[in-house]
Amino acid sequence: MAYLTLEDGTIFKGEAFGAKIDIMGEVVFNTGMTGYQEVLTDPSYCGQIVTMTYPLIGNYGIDEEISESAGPNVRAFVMREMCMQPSNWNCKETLQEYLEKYNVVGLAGIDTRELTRKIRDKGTMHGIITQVPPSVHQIEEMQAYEFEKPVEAMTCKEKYQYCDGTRKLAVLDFGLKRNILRSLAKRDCALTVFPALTPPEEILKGGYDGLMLTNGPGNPKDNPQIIENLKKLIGELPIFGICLGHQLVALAMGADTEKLKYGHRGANHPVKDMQKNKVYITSQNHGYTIMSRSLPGCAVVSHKNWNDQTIEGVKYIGYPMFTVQFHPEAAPGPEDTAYLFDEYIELIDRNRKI
Ligand SMILES: NC(=O)CC[C@H](N)C(=O)O
Repeated sequence: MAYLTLEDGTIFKGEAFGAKIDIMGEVVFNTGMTGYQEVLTDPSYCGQIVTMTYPLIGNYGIDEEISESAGPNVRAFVMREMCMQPSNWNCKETLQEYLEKYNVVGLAGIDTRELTRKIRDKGTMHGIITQVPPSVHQIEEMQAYEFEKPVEAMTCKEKYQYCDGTRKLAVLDFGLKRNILRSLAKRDCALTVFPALTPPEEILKGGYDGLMLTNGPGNPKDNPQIIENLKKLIGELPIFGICLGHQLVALAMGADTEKLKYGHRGANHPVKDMQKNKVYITSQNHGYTIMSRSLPGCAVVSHKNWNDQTIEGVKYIGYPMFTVQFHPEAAPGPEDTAYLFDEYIELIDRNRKI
């Protein structure tokens, strides 16, 4: 038995598996029906207690080869039912074995519908998972919980070469999902991945054809140095930003961001491409968004969330640069918007000819 206690005092009782330790984090929910392994290993979930709304998790097991990073990054994984006997030709181990191996807390047997409704009504809340009911001191600590510098925790420690190709790209790693690298590698790119705080001069002297800005965890405004660095890189080479990359570009361009009530996390979020006048189903994982009135005059909203009309993509007129809030690299989720990687390659090639 283990307990999930929310900031508002609600207590859920469930079955502990994986690491049997006490942990706290921000409680969020993900509506994907599959893709739990990609969710577990997405670095943008660093410091969060992730609840899956789909009722059965673990049914096709784990194969580390398809992970989005070196291991799980969630603080804890919460679900209705955890499958003990996965069935899949590719299954190398069970979800339980995987979480035990990486010392991550699992909690099953939770009424995830009730938990999700609570978060939807009250907004994202902090929570604590304890093996016995939490003490007053633990609850107070949880209320003040803050995961500091998550980008620094998730970025690579040193620069590395990922693959070879004819277009030379620099990737600024804010806590990247590997499918961003795979998506560019497939399109004939040589990728050099840089730590998040790399001085802009080092990137500029490398003679790259483009700069990819990745996803990453936490509040975008907690990265003042990166925002300053981006100001020196914007306009110098073609930029494509995804999720945190999209938010940081907006901040560097003078716009503002705010926290959404309960975020967008799942593999089934409708987004409208305003130019194509077409709605795509996208993969998403974000808690923050760009405030539309704060955008500079050169910014055009290229994509909108078709559930709540929030900004999902921006093009900057006069700059070789566009960014999206959702995940065109999918993993997990539909590949409807992979065309954005093709558009980025076209932008790079056009820029190379000039
Ligand atoms: N996946 C991401 O890059 C998320 C960006 C940011 N951490 C947010 O929650 O909004």
